[in-house]
Amino acid sequence: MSREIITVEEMRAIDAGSAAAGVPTRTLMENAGRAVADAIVARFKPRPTAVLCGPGNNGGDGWVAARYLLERGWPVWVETLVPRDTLKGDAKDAAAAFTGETYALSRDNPRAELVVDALFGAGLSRPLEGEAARAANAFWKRADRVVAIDVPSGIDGDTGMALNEISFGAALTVTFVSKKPAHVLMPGRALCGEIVVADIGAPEDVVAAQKVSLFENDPSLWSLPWPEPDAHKNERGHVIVASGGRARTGAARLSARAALRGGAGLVTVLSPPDALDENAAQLTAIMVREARDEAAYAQAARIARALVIGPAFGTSDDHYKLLLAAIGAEPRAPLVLDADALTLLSPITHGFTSRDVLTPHVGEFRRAFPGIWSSSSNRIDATRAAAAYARCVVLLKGPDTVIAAPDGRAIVNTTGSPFLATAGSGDVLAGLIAALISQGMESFEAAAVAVWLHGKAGERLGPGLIAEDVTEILPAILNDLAPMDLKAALNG
Ligand SMILES: NC(=O)C1=CN([C@@H]2O[C@H](COP(=O)(O)OP(=O)(O)OC[C@H]3O[C@@H](n4cnc5c(N)ncnc54)[C@H](O)[C@@H]3O)[C@@H](O)[C@H]2O)[C@@H](O)CC1
Ligand SMILES: Nc1ncnc2c1ncn2[C@@H]1O[C@H](COP(=O)(O)OP(=O)(O)O)[C@@H](O)[C@H]1O
Ligand SMILES: [K+]
Repeated sequence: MSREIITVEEMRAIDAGSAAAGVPTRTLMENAGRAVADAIVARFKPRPTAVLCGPGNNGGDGWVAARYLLERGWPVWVETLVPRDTLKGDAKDAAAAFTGETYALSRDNPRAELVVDALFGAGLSRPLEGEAARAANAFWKRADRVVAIDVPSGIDGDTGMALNEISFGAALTVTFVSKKPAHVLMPGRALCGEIVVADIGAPEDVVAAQKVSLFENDPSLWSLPWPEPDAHKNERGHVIVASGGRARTGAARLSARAALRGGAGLVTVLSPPDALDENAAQLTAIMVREARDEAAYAQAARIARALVIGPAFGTSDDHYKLLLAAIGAEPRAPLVLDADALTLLSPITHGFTSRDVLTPHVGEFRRAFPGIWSSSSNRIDATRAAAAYARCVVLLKGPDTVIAAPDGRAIVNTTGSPFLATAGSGDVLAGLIAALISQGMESFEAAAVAVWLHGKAGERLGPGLIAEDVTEILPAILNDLAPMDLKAALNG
C-alpha cells in the first residue's frame, strides 16, 4: 500500500491530471463508488442501508455505491441532501443511473441499520448546517453503523479537524488514491475508524507528478542498521546522555537505557558531580562520566556519536551555558534536544544542522516556535515550517507525532497508544533516536524509526505501561523487524 499522504489540493490536481491523461473523472467516480460497495460487502452482511448523498462528487460516489449494493441484492436506498435534478456533472450521471428508492434527507425516513455517509468529501469548505448537521448529530454516537466515503463529513481533509465541531464519525472510511492529512492527524484519524485506501485508476505518472514528500510512518520507508557479523561496539556508536543534578537523574537514565536497547554500542551518562554517586549506584552496562564545567560538555559533544540533552537537565543560567558549550563545540555530534534544553532555548533563535533533532511536545513547540504555531493550519505544516526555520529535524510529539526535515520531507506516525502519555515516555524516545543516529542513520530517518518503535511498544504494552517497560519490550519488537538472513544466522 502506498504510504504517501496527499493534500486536498494535490488530490484535485490528480483528478484533473487523470482527465487530461484520458481517464475521465466519471470513471474515477465509478471506481470509487464500486470500491466503497466492495469494502462494505466484505465487512457487513446485507442489512437495511441508507446512502446519504450530498451535492457534489462525494455524493456522486454515494449514488454509485448505492447502485452496486442494489445490484448485489442489498436492501438499500438513497437519502439526498439536494433534489436529484439540481445535481451537476458526474454526480448527475451517477444519480441518474440509480434505480432504487430515493428520499429527501430528513428525520422521517425509514430506519437504516447501516448508513453510508456520502454528504461531503475532504474539500468541505464550510461547516455542516441544516439537515446535514442534523444527520451528523443524530449519528454521532452511532459511528459503529456508519461507513464514510473519503472522510466522515464535516472533517477538513487537510487538518483532520471538524469544522464547527460538527461531523460524522465512522467505523469504516474508504478513501481514494492515498490517505489525506485528515486520515492520520487527530481527531480525524480516530473519527475515521478503519481506513481503506482504494485504487481508482488514477494513472501512476499523474500521481507521481505531485512529487509528494509526506508519508505515513512505516518500516517500508526505512531500514534499520543491523550489525555486521564482525561488528565492534565502537562501530555501533557511542551515545552520551546529559544528566540533571542530584535527585533529578532518572530521566537521563531512562534515555540512556533506551539508547543501549536501541543498539548503541556504548552509552555514557554525563553527570554533574553532585549526582555522580546517585547515577553510578543505578547503572551497570551504562557508563558514568563526571562533568564539572562547560569544557566537559563541549568535549562530550566532540567524542559522542549522538548527544542527548534535556531530560530533567535543569533550566538555570548555568545549565544554559553548559548547553551552549555543547551546541558550540566543533566538530560535534548530532544533538537530540528535548524537554529542559528546549525550554532553555525558547523561543528558538539558533540555527542547527540537519543532523540535529528537536523533540518538543505541543506545549514546548508553542514556546519554541510561537509565530509558527499560531500561523500554521495543522501540525504537519507547523512542524515543516519549524524544521525549515531551525534548519534541523523537528519531531512534534503526540498521538499523531510529526517528523519533519529542513528539506521539506515529513512523516506522520500512527503507531502508539494513549498509555504512552506517562512520565518518562518522551525521555525513552529521545534516547532511542540517539541510538539510531549513533549507528549511522540519517537523523530524520532515525527519528521516524524511533517513533515507530516507541509507538509499537505502546500498542503491545497497553494498560499499566510505565516508561521503563518501553525499553524492556524493544528486543521483541526489534526481533520482529530483523531480516530473515540475520535471524537464520543467529539460529545456526
Ligand atoms: N478528486 C477525485 O479524483 C475524485 C473525487 N471523488 C469524490 O469527490 C469528492 C470531492 O468532491 P467535491 O469537490 O464535489 O466536494 P463535495 O462532494 O464535498 O461537495 C462540495 C460541494 O458542496 C458545497 N458545500 C461545501 N460545504 C457545504 C456546506 N457546509 N453545506 C452545503 N454545501 C456545501 C460546495 O460548495 C461544493 O459545491 C471526494 O471527496 C470524493 O468522494 C471521487 O468521485 C473519485 C475521484
Ligand atoms: N495520547 C497519546 N497517544 C499516543 N502517544 C502519546 C499520547 N500522548 C503522548 N504520547 C507519546 O508519549 C510521549 C510523551 O513524551 P513527553 O510529552 O515528552 O513526556 P515525558 O516528558 O513525560 O517523557 C511522546 O512520544 C508522545 O508522542
Ligand atoms: K463523506
